[in-house]
Amino acid sequence: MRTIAELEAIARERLDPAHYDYYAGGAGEEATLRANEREFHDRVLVPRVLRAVGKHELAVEIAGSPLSMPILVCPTAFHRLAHPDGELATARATAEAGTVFVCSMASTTAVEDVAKVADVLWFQLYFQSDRKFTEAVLNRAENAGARALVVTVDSAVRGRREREYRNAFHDLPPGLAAENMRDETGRVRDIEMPADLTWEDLDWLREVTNMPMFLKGVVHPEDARRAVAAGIDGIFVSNHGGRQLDGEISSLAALPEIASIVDGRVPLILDGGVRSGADVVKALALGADAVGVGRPVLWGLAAAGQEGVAEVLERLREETDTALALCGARNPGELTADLVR
Ligand SMILES: Cc1cc2nc3c(=O)[nH]c(=O)nc-3n(C[C@H](O)[C@H](O)[C@H](O)COP(=O)(O)O)c2cc1C
Ligand SMILES: O=C(O)C(=O)c1ccccc1
Repeated sequence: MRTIAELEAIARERLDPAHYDYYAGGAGEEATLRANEREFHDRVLVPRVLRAVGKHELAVEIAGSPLSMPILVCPTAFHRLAHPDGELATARATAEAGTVFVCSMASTTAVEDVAKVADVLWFQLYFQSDRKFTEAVLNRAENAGARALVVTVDSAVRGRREREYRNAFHDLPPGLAAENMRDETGRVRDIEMPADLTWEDLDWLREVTNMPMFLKGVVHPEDARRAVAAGIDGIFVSNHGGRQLDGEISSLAALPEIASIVDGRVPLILDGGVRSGADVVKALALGADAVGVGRPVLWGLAAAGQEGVAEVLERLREETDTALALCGARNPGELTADLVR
């Protein structure tokens, strides 16, 4: 089984350089992008021994969705840039791994088609100022079988991605489109960043959908507190993979305070910089209920389609299984903050 770094190297060779940069890049000088991974390396595990971990297990349940391991696939845009099978390949591999696929609003495959091959499907939303359109997209996702809604709240405006400017990457190649953005006439709308989104709009969203609702992109503890008070069902502690606000706190550094303020009332998902099973265990020990992975999945997809995504997810599963047991835990719930320095 190839390492994630090996798959990234293959992906880099195969991808159009502008598309590689789109996937790999972050905002500004990419300080936050780097900090996400560095934060994991700067923390070390201090394992416990003699704990009879022979029968340990990885499965968790988040907002009613079963995950075979505490790892899910984050929403990322435009999978057909990576591989002709695009989101279908990713969703199939994720279903095979028994975990959640979060379909991006900006997927290059319609959510209805993704749902046909997915197992546990969640849907990510960029709130659009045209509420009728927003409601129609949510209905499409829910009717297709999506089991949770993930509202991205860290993108009031688009981050400044210098690599995209340098490469003049503005459009999808001919034949590819953001298929969830088609309106009733079949025209594909541009995706608006939700600059004017407020807590009141979230109340409206909760009225028009029955799906449990997550906020994605919370790093301030007061926002986490407010989300719980507002009845939100879960939080992605995330800085959008360093693609939005450069200079922002790394997601792992933001996690402990949020975990302390939320105090188990809603599930926390950490994403940004997770590259190994030890990373997964560190995030869980510091308060996450599960982690999300973005770029590693894109590298697997670009390198080898469905098989490549399967390799990434199986590697993370095996590494997490090993790290959990070597920390003396029998399940994710037994990982505690004292295991990390
Ligand atoms: C190429 C790319 C596209 C992304 N597209 C979306 C998106 O459409 N919606 C969203 O909420 N987050 C999007 N994200 C952010 C991811 O969901 C996630 O927060 C991030 O990738 C996690 O960091 P990692 O790549 O270090 O694992 C995207 C990230 C990447 C790398
Ligand atoms: O590139 C991204 O990170 C992203 O979130 C996005 C947003 C809108 C359209 C495509 C991608």
